[in-house]
This record gives sequence, structure tokens and C-alpha cells, in this order.
Amino acid sequence: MVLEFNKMNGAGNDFVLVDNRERKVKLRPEQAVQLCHRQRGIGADGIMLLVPCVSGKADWAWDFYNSDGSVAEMCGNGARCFARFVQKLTGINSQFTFETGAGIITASFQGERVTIGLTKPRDLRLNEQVTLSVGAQPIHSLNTGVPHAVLFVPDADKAMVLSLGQEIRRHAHFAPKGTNVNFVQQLGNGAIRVRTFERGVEGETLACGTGVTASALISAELNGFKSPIQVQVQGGDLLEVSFKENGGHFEDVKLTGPADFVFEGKVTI
Ligand SMILES: N[C@@H](CCC[C@H](N)C(=O)O)C(=O)O
Repeated sequence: MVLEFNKMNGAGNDFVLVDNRERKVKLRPEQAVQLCHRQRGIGADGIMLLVPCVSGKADWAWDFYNSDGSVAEMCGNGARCFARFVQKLTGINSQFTFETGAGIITASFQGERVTIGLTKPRDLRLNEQVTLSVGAQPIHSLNTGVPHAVLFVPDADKAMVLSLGQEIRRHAHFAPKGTNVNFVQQLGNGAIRVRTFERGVEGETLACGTGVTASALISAELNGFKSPIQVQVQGGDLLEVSFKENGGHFEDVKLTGPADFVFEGKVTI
């Protein structure tokens, strides 16, 4: 069949978006892999299909695939792109909701930027000593829709994102689901810089929205960072994480950043 798609990116994390409101597309994992392939396909970190929300709990829903064909519960940068895609197809400018594997996400538009309201963060674990090939390291973790490990590093440029990222991503400590891995440098002005090794892409991406969010919340928890936190990502963009703290719990967690169309096309699958 011929698939019509939009190619988009959110802070350099790139995606293929497909209108599947009529549910005619049945994507198999190997087709997702083929479409995301950077030499043999369109090239992307993931694919989102817009579908009707059958549960009736939200305005829309998505099916999300990583570039290795695995299904992910949530994607922060993808969510902003999805919001712009829905806006383009339906003309909506006001806040709306969509259902993901992690729960209901809200989306709203601030001029060029998009804000998404995430699901309540869960499974916060701090300062767990994890034995790695470089020795035991304190690793923090938080699920912001998908699981994230967070390590603080003095200089993100020198972080061993590929080698250590891969090791932690599949470490027994995070089994069976594995984890995304974020290397976080604290910048002087209450901001942070984050580099992420992404599960399901199995490499470093130019940004990871849920990873940025987990890194910001853990910076707040451990180092007193205040909302909103500015986060510099590997692609050079700035994302913003805002939240409320209520008795040691984070609420009303929001991620704001860019979501850009790159091109439209048709591909036979
Ligand atoms: N890039 C995303 C995260 C996508 C899901 C992740 N690869 C996983 O499988 O956990 C983001 O911006 O949050």
C-alpha cells in the first residue's frame, strides 16, 4: 500500500507521522524498521500513527514505534510533533488530549512552541550504586512515561554516551524492560545540559523529551533546581520543563519546545 506521511522533528529527535484516522494502515514492526532506516527508508528515530481514541478518554490516540520496531509507551519530543500534526490536519488551536501507552497527554500551542502535559512521574529511585565496567556509579532513575536512568557528569561533551549508555540500557539493574540513559551536566544558571542514549533507537539521539524531563526533575529533587528548568540538548535546542512540587511529589509536569515539519511524501510499504 501507499503510505502518505509527514517527516517532522522535535529538537532534532525525528519522526514519521501518518494519518491513520480511518485505521487502514496496519503497520508491522519490520515495516517500522524499514521506514525509519536512514539509508533504505525515510529515516527517523520513530513513527507515530494518529488513530481515533477508542477508550473515549481523550480526543485522539497514537500508535508509537521506535526505529527498531518496538512499541514505546510515550515520547516527549514525539508528542509535540504529534500535536502539530493533529493541528495541521484538524485546524485545532486550543488545548486537546491524546491517549498514549503511558496515559493521557495534553497538548497546547504557544506560538512556534508546543507544550505537553505529561503523565505523573513514577518509580523515582535515587543514588543506587550500579556496578559498571568503569566501577560502581550512583545512578538515579524515574519513569516519565518511559523509564530513564540519570547520571550526573562534570562535562557532557566528555560523557561516554555510546559505550556506557549501551551498558546501562541493558544492565540487569534495569531488567527486564531496560532503560533510556541520560548524562546530565549542571550548568551555572540553574539550567542543565542532557545527552541521551535511547532505548529502541539504540544510540544517541539529538534530544529526548521524557529524558530531559526526568533529568530536570531529578535535578530538582537532588540539587534544588527550581521550575521552570531550561535544558540544552545535543542538537543545540533549548527545552523547558515546568512542574509543581507537592510534599515530595511532582505534579503538573510540562515540557515545552519546538516541533517542526521537514517534508511530506508518499512511500510504498
Ligand atoms: N525520544 C523520546 C522517547 C521515545 C521512547 C524511548 N525510545 C523508549 O523506548 O523508551 C522522547 O522524546 O521522550
